[in-house]
Amino acid sequence: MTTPEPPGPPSAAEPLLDVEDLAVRRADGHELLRGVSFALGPGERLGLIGESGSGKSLTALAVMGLLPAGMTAHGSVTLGGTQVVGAQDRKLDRVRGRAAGVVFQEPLTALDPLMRAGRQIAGPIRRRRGLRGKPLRAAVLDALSEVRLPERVARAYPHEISGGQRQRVAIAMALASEPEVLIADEPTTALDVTVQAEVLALLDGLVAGRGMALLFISHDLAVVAGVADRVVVLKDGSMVESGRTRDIVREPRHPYTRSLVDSAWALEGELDRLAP
Ligand SMILES: Nc1ncnc2c1ncn2[C@@H]1O[C@H](COP(=O)(O)OP(=O)(O)OP(=O)(O)O)[C@@H](O)[C@H]1O
Repeated sequence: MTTPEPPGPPSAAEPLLDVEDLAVRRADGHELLRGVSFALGPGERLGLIGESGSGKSLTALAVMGLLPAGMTAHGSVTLGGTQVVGAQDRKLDRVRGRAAGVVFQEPLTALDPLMRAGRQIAGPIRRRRGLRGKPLRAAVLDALSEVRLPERVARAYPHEISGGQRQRVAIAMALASEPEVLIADEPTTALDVTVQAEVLALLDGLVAGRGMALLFISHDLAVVAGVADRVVVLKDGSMVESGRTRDIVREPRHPYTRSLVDSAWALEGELDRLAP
């Protein structure tokens, strides 16, 4: 197996997120993730790709200090200047949201089923910008319009709106804290195929418009290639390859990456064949 070079930021600017030799262990000592290193500078877009169980979600959770109980992170994760590995929750509360926001695969993970969407978006806006009353209500409506949702969604409970609308609400919540880094963990995988492209385009536009850095996690190379400039390929909890998306798609070095590229091309060919 080749030892991949961690893709560093091209500029000398301090990275917003710096992951060095990250490992995640279960309580029994079993290592689920090892040797993961990458850095993300302002406005950069990095894709994390690998099949189910390769450790993508654990990487995202370790970055946010949100690993399930019993799991521990090792190595170093610096997010917004704070060392996340080993930090107390109280300290991380100040970093989460502001330094990095997360959009998960399943929007219901982020949403409270018993609270109207508007109130859920209002929470982080109030905390971040100190707004109250009328200005807060206006900011919530702005946030809804930014994710292309009608005003009436503010009064809806999560179960009263569609999966795509719920994910838009979750995106609005993540953006409400004005994070420098957005972590999107399979943000469109759970959605109806007809809305996947719409939500992806929305996310892409919002990240570009706000100049945010993006850590985009997906099992789908074609999707990652559309949004990320660099990729890290994970397999069985290890990094097998990393580099510029263009280079990796054109000339994959690791056999596993090659198989991902081949199957993406095969699907493309299949679609071409079926096209009228
Ligand atoms: N809460 C947990 N308890 C025990 N093992 C876990 C837990 N969460 C994940 N794992 C294990 O850690 C490994 C990496 O899982 P992870 O969820 O990060 O993979 P993934 O690449 O995100 O996959 P998927 O695309 O299916 O979400 C897998 O072997 C998984 O079984």
